[in-house]
Amino acid sequence: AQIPLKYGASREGKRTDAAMQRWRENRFGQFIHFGLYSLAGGHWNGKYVEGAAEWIKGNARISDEDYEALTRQFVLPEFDAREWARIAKEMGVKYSVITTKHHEGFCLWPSEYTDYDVSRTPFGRDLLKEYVDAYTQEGIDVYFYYSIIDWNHPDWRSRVETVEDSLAFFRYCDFMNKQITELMTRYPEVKGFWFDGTWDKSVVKFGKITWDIEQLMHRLNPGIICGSRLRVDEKGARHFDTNGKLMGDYEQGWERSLPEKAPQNDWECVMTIPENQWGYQADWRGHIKSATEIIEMLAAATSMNGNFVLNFGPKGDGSLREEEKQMARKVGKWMQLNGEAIYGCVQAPLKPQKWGYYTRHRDNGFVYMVVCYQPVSGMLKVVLPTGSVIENCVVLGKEGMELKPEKSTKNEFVIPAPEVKDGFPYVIRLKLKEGDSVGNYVA
Ligand SMILES: C[C@@H]1N[C@@H](c2cn(-c3ccccc3)nn2)[C@H](O)[C@@H]1O
Repeated sequence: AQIPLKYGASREGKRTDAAMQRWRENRFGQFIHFGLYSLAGGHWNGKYVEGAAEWIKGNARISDEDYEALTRQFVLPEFDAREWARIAKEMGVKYSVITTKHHEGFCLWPSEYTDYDVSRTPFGRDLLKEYVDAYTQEGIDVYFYYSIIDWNHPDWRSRVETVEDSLAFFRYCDFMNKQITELMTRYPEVKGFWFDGTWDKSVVKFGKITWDIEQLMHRLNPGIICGSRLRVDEKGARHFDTNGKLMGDYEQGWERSLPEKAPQNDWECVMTIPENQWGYQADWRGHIKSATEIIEMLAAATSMNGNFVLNFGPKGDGSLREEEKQMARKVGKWMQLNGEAIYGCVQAPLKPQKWGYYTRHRDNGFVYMVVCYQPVSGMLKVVLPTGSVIENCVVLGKEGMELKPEKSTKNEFVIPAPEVKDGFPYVIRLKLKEGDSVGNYVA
């Protein structure tokens, strides 16, 4: 039974406005984690530090003053936002999310409400403005990551137990509201916010502060897009309110993981190239995902109506690391040829098969087969709605080479698999005879 909530979901069901539709059609995004932690590069006193590099302050037990000294090393001789934007464009992303302020509390813009920001560094420039302008120029939408946790701010509290704690915590909330207002007014191009660090007891205890932030953002820009990770209701429920309703515009809980099957709501997965490094770690260890693995995840996400955001952690001198430039080149090459199976695509209501992922373009009527797992049999099985006919079947990038599907049983077809030479997935585009019920066929 539904209980009355004052600070639960402020809206129900999927958004149908143009701004959200654009978010959906973008499908492929980039995350940028950049801050003082980038200067440390996951090392301290010449030693490798275990754990996520953007958490090095805690992982290496660095004192406030030793950490703050990093501001004097924030020179960024190699920083060029236009180079970052060019590489993002080359990779084929349609949106980018940047850490305006991570848990460390250091701000990439000259904030009026703190001096723990770029203005206190030798670099001194408004990095955020240069990023927004460069990405906007490349036609890439910009989103702001903002951490509620703030290890630097004297009034941040991870828990509120005393009266003093609550006075401080509400001063901090006032600071946050001022910074969010500042971000939305100084950089009106921003399309949405990516909040993080909302798991602590202080936020869970005072869920209303997250309702207030949502209300503030909608007053300043009604089309603003914000995921579910911001929100806590008055009972402490996160992402989904106590009545099970999604709070926010999409499920924002898919961090370094993909759902098994398509969630009902809009959703987004954010992914690292190593196992768990967001900020720059000079020495990547463990499994480093290949471009092929990233493309598989992107196709999987699209096939389940979700967005996929790949993280880059620029180096402390402001340049991008070689591995990430390589990744952008390889993924971008694939997107050049196969992007029509991703951009503007949604789940195809067909029975999933073992060779990979189906996607369907929202209005060009094509069904795409993103083949990631090449069958030893050399045969790709396709099960279509009864009575369907495959009118045309080509490999993207080899449109001239038509494949001949063979009917196997009543509505099953087998398509001879083309040879895989380059170690990347390939895409088969199916044109089904007009009027087939693929549109609403339930697998
Ligand atoms: C998007 C990613 N979210 C941040 C994060 C994740 N976590 C975390 C905290 C507790 C359990 C699991 C993950 N803490 N910080 C990471 O630092 C990065 O910014």
